Amino acid sequence: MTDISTGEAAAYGDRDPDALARRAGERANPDRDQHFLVDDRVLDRIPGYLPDDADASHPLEIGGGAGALTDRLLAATAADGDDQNVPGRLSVIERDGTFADFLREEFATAVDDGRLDVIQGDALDVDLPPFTACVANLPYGVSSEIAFRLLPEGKPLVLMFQAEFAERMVASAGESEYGRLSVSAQHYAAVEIVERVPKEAFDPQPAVESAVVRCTPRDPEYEVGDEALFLRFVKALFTQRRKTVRNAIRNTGHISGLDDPDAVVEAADEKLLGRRPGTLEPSAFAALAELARERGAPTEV
Ligand SMILES: C[S@@+](CC[C@H](N)C(=O)[O-])C[C@H]1O[C@@H](n2cnc3c(N)ncnc32)[C@H](O)[C@@H]1O
Repeated sequence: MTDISTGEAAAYGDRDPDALARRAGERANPDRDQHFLVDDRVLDRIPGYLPDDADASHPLEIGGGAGALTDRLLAATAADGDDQNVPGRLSVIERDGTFADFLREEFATAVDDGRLDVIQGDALDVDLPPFTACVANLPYGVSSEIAFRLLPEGKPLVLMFQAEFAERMVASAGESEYGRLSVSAQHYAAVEIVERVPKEAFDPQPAVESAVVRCTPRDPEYEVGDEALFLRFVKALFTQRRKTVRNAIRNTGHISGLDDPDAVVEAADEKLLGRRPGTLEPSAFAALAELARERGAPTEV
């Protein structure tokens, strides 16, 4: 039987988001990137967006808030890796001390059982705990920084973003949303929007629509000898997206870190040089970045 006052005995996955927020005793504050999910149907679906073969034995949640998604993740956290009799474990990072304390109280049984670990801190600074996948309704003010902290870890991710950001992540060459974000994210993972979420699903409502993105780690279809140079090169070229690739390479040596951008232009395929950065497939950026590595004498940046 559920104890309505604390929710402590409620089965995981059943907690009412509005009741959680009331028990937490503090209202979500949009100035602190706090927009809590209050639509049960969305909350129930999110853990199921992990890829079928994902190891769900130790998910990480970033920004637990009042725990509506934490509750669903505790319900969904699979038996631990090799030993199917050992329940899985969830780690949550939450910056706000009031909500971090509340999560420990609300889910005290899971904490005592060693199934839940609440880390109070800034997700951009804290050491990440070991995790097998990450599922989170991210704080939008730092969603890009958090995503690019997680993507190189090579784990499946299911993350809520502002819809416009999500569209840029998944865009393909030639589309208007295609840019540095698309190439950089798709360098690490296959990226897809799995659900669009209206403002009404949150309290307080954010200014814009949201979308849930699934990132399934995989190797890219190209090889790069210097990943940092590749990512800098992509960043540099997209600062000049209306120029030809030829001019973009020449104008951005200070960003890509090339001593001799002209040497790259001289060695590159004429057809590529005449195109605009927004039409180049990731593999074409990789081919140019390889030339840059060989001919452009990259300096330390
Ligand atoms: C969009 S809310 C999501 C809350 C809850 N998971 C939900 O879905 O209702 C984002 C949460 O991230 C927390 N947060 C904001 N910035 C953070 C940061 N830099 N590191 C960790 N948590 C942060 C906020 O306090 C808030 O609880």
